[in-house]
Amino acid sequence: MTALPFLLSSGPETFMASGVVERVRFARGAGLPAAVAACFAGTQAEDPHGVLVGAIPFDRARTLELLRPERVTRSATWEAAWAAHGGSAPQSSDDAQHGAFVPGVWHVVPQPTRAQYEAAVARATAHMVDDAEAAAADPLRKVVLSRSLQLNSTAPIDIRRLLARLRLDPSVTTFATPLPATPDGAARSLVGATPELLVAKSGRTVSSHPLAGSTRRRLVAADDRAAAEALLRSDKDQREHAAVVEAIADVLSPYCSSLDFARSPALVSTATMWHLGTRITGQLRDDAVSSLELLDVVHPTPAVCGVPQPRAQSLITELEGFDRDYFTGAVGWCDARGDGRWMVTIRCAEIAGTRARLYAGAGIVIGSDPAGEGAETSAKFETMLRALSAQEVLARAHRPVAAPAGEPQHA
Ligand SMILES: C=C(O[C@H]1C=CC=C(C(=O)O)[C@@H]1O)C(=O)O
Repeated sequence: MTALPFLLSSGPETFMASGVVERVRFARGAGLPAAVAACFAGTQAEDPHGVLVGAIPFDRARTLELLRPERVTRSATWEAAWAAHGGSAPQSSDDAQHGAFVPGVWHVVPQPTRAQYEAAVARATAHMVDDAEAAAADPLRKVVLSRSLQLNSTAPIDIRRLLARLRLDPSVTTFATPLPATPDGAARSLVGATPELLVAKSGRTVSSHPLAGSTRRRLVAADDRAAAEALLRSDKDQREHAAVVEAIADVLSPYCSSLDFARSPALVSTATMWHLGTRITGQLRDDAVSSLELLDVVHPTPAVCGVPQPRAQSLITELEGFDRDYFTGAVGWCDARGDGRWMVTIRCAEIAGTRARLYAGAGIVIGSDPAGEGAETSAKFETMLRALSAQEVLARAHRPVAAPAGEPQHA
């Protein structure tokens, strides 16, 4: 196996696809179900031609571009998956054999700087307070603001080793997918370890497991538990979370004869973060509905955009100042039966040669503290930074080495 395969790996299953038969494009919206049906016409879910895989960008205005792979496998183990595609499975123990992950140093450019990010959070909350005070008809209730770190290494990034490290956390889904090449023609991949299920469909059952409301894990067990309990009691985080569950339930209910979810969220943990999460499960009225159609209607949820969506979207464009591209989109697969699984593309990086672009965001509501949201995004960066052996990037606070002129460098 030479090219990087498509990979979606969680505890029970490693879904892998390799080779490209063709690239398939769909415009979002009303015409999508018919286009998907036409694309799968005459194929069987069991044969690789009956499967599409890939990632979709955050921006709803962009077309969906997916791959029809040559070979698709669903394996019970990591090792079996790689073997089925003619390769050996990368292991974290490879580190002992091959030495340092990146020989040399990382060079980092934050975009925006953490200080600029915190100023944007303050502006977003000011908009919400203004709306509330003016009793606006459709007030801005939530917006998710993110920031990015552009890392450059002195050697090419070994994506196989990166994947082996990311999957050490059993609570996440490790993923990798090829992306369209960069403008200068370099091969590009999206690699990450996401904890969030956007939507899955299996037969008549649809499910989603949104996360919103977060705090970083603590080293000392008692502190960690206290942080989790404080998150569960936090009014700000509960509001942040409720907006997401409400929106997903609203969108899925017309498709469902029944839809179940708990009225209050549960704690969900990864190696680096605590989150509030709610599992939503429904029975579809029509089991022929495609997971791509469900993805199209549900994305972007307020876990990545906001409420009301159009206002949140334009505030994101105004305040973030960079293109999210595939960050806060989705990665997954769909077969000829419509079954499929789509995860939210967070805790991820776009990798091209020696470059890694990392992203992290946080939900902002009235009561959000800019410094707290800045710290939350720093904590979220840690998943990828640790796997890249680049943790020191966060420790280089205020070192003006690689920051834009005049800006303190504070990751
Ligand atoms: C946008 C991100 O997180 C979203 C998903 C989970 C929790 C979130 C939060 O607590 O703000 C965000 O809505 C990210 O991790 O980069």
